[in-house]
Amino acid sequence: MTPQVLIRNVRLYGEGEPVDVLLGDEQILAIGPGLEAEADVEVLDGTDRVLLPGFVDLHTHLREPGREDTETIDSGSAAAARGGYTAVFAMANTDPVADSAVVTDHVWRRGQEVGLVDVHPVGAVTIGLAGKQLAEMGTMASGVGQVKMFSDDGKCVDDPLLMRRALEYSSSLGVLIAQHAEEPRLTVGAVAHEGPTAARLGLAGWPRAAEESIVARDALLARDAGARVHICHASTAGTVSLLEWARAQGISISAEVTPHHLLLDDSRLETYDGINRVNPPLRERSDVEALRKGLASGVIDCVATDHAPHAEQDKCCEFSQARPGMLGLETALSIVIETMVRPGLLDWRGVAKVMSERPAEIVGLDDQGRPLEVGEPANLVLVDPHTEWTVHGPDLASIADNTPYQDMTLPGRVTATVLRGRITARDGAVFPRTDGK
Ligand SMILES: NC(=O)N[C@@H](CC(=O)O)C(=O)O
Ligand SMILES: [Zn+2]
Ligand SMILES: [Zn+2]
Repeated sequence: MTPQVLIRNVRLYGEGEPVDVLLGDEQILAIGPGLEAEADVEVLDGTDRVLLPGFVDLHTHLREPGREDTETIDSGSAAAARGGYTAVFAMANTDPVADSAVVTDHVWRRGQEVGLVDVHPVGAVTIGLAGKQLAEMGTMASGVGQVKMFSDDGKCVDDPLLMRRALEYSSSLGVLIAQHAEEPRLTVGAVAHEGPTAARLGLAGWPRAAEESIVARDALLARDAGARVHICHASTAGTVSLLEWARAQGISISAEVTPHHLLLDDSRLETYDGINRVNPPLRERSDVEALRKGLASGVIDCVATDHAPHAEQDKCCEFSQARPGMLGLETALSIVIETMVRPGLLDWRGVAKVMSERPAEIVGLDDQGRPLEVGEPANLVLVDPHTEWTVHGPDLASIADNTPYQDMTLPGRVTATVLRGRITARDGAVFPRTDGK
């Protein structure tokens, strides 16, 4: 039996008077002042801390199977727990690709063995991410891994007919299609945002239209199929406008933004450091501002990390040769505080919404992103909003070190993460399952 956990003197959503929160039987057992607990209870001091529902990441790359030299389900789960996550969705662009239940079931089972976070497998939309033939979505959805989201992320499902069919199937299966919106004919050789900076630096440009044309197209396909579509890593002001337009038409479309697109812009590319290479590319300040506003107003539904570990030899090379992608799980909360909470664009309720409630809703997880109420599942994160920390890549739990925030001092940190009543991370230490289940 998991021992009870008592969180003392904590403010729920950072609001109201501090209370005690007692956890047991995987649930919230009681909320109130001066609670009593069993003798072997684990106590977490919640003084000056904020209690939120555990974070849900709709977009994580864990590299298992295939590139275990950069991340494994084990190491990625540790990064997730330390970042305050209680559920993550592991993208399908592994090797082999997660286009069959053999792979998706493995990812789910391995995540449960580690026990630090629920690792939900994302299934590929097309076989081998090749964009030619639909994968067997139904088999993956009904397997042990119960795949709820499908994506060819890393690649766009660019064939409109195939995308249309995928959307049609997805609505009958009740699953989510997440699109990496990139018209590949517009990004041949592209490594940086197409604009004055790339022109000056002599880097091949990735136009905003490469993303926006697919967002517009998929909104129309979703409309006609009566299906819903989710847009991965929205990166431009135009995407925000298109989302607003599509919503106004009653189209079922949702979207995420990454922490790095909320903070960084293409002025970072001056150094030609491959650490800043990412898909979609870092855009201009005006895009960053539009993404922040879009997230604050709800036009963009949620934050997703696009945590993308890469080996040093694949990052520390010529800019155009560097693999695209950045670590994100352990720094996401701090970047959201820096870009959204500090400027007054979101309060803690808003953080709960964009990092937990909306992502759980979008993908249909009924045990995550729940209200902090008695009887609800004890999937929680305790946040210290007052501290600051300096990011040091090698200290992160990921095997790879490719954080773009190296040496930056960031606000706020996770004190503890709780998954079904069990503490998975506390003050930077993680506690994998030891019960051998
Ligand atoms: N974001 C990235 O730059 N890279 C991702 C793929 C992706 O999300 O498109 C990766 O798998 O490394
Ligand atoms: Zn992508
Ligand atoms: Zn991705």
